[in-house]
Amino acid sequence: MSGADIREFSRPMTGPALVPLIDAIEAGEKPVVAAIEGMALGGGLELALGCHYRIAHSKAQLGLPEVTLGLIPAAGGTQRLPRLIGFPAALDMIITGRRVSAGDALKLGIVDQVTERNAGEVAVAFARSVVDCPLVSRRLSTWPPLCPADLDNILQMALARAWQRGRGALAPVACVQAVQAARLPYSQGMQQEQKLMSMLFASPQARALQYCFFSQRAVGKWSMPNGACWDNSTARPIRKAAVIGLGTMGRGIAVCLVLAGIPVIAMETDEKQLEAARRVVMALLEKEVQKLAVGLHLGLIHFTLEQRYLREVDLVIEAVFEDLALKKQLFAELSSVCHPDTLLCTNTSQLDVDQLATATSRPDLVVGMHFFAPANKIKLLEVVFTSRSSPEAVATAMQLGKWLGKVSVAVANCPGFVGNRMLRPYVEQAGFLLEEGATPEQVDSALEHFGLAMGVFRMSDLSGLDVGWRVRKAAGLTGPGVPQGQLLQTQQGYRYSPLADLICQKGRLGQKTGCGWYLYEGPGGHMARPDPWVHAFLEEYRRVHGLQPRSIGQQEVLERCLFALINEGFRVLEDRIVMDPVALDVIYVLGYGWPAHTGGPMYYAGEVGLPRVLGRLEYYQRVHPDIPHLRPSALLRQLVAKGSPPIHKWMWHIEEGSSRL
Ligand SMILES: CC/C=C\C=C\CC(=O)SCCNC(=O)CCNC(=O)[C@H](O)C(C)(C)COP(=O)(O)OP(=O)(O)OC[C@H]1O[C@@H](n2cnc3c(N)ncnc32)[C@H](O)[C@@H]1OP(=O)(O)O
Repeated sequence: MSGADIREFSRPMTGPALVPLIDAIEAGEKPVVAAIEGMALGGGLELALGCHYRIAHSKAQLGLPEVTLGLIPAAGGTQRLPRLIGFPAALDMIITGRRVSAGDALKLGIVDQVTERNAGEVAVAFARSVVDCPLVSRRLSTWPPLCPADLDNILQMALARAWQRGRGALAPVACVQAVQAARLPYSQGMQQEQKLMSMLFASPQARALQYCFFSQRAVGKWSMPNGACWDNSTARPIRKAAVIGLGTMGRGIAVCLVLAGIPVIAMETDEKQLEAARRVVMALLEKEVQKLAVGLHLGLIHFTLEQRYLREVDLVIEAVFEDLALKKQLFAELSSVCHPDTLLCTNTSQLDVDQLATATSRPDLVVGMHFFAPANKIKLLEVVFTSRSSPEAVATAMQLGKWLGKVSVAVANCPGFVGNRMLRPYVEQAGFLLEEGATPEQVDSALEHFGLAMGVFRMSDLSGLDVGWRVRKAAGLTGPGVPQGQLLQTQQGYRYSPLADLICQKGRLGQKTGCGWYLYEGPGGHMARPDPWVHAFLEEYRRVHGLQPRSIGQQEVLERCLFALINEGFRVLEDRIVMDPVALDVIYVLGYGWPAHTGGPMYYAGEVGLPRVLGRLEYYQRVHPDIPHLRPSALLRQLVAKGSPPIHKWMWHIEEGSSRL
């Protein structure tokens, strides 16, 4: 039982109320044994907690994921679970919404027995064995709360954790408040639970998080402009895969494949690099084995320098250096080395997948599989199809992503695909704001206050500033031979901030060099500290270019950065790079740390109001006519002219034939 029907939350609910039903079961005079197979989530687990005993199949999973939907467990879950397993463990499960295995549930004391057999049959036999036992001690609501001496401290720490992890989300904080009420008599605790639930139930955050839940499932029902889609295309089985290029991304991808039980050929061209990768990958895998307490066959991965092993694989993911010529050469070689049916995938984050496909003998079997760093942690995969990718190739990559535990989003090939394409105007605005008077920490603090996991400058430092520098050089925006030095620099006819290039020229490449936009403890450090050098550098830059710094408020930072990103999102839709705006929201929430409780950038735009987004973009465009990314997109204008329809109707307003494919 996966709990309440989430779709019902936005319409009038039918059926009996859950709380009195659970109370009645618990108060009953006959023993009731919950037999748990598969999932016992949300209301499902709350129902089980109202039973007198719980028997779970060893493969069952239990949890209270309401927090991920912007809610709290409000059918007594916040009152019964702490009574059963104590405050610390209950707080952890309720605030994170994480699922626990049957084995862990037994250790925690949530279930009374775990079985490998049919849980229903075992539960019936168990019920017979306890039929004469008094039930009075089995009713959790009557248990006194298990209050440890340091409960105040535990609750305070939980509250701090909820604020910090929630990044502005209300539900984790309400979870702590509801669990806190479990120290009161049950009926009073329940009143508090209901009060908090009523506050959350109709909240915009809950609506946004429930939208995220369905969006992450909706993108699995992908389609391409040629009519190929998830239910008319068949994925191929992947019995063995290869990863070529074992840098940071390649290593993470190899780990994902092994964890999913897929045998992997991990290939490098350099012995030293191969050995370094072997050490890191094996250490990561061993850590996962310990963490997940699973038996994993570490022999699933074979490290090699020899191409001949590639003959046996069904799919290759290349993750070599981001260099088009290098990748084209590799793809040409793969065409002759691999079996003619082998899918050739690239992990490029921005190079033209069409060009790579052209370099092979099988352009129909080439797709992008854009993983996000760290590849073994981030749940997002952009599957990039070209005009020649076969439905089977796309279906296989999408299916493989799901098998790896990712949410796969199908996107058409375009510069930067979706995520990085929308990121460009956002990063660009942040640079302009520095020129105009802001500091990196002011910009980051506004964005982090909004709920982003990391501000733009901290994120750039983490990814490495050289990544963007290389892209800008390849685009002819900077580098030797490109004229520099104009007042408020202009490149290719538009405003261009060279600040990031100048920082890179100083050897400040971010965390890896110990400094970038911030200062770190040393190379590889993570603690970002404001850097007086950067402040002095910015002041000098403004002085040289005659720029009068002004005070820039949080609202301007948010509007310029976020609305520029959203505006590009509308252009992505116009170009039909994706078939539905939900795809952009999923990509940003899962891949770029956008706060899920705002739904994602496009949903957020709808909540703010499209006329407001348009109005502010028009305003900033008037102030900065040399920044094309602030020019409102045609689709945004059109939607506003049509009365700002809801997000699921946006695509109806795009003219047929506007696809880039
Ligand atoms: C007074 C208040 C009383 C009671 C309140 C109770 C609160 C709750 O119970 S809130 C709900 C809590 N439950 C959850 O959050 C669970 C959500 N579901 C999941 O986590 C997963 O779906 C899963 C159950 C673990 C199964 O995962 P998987 O096998 O990967 O399949 P999916 O693609 O995720 O789902 C398949 C299909 O089912 C739809 N679905 C799943 N759960 C629900 C649900 N609780 N309500 C409505 N629909 C649900 C899901 O959307 C998929 O359908 P699509 O049509 O493909 O979207």
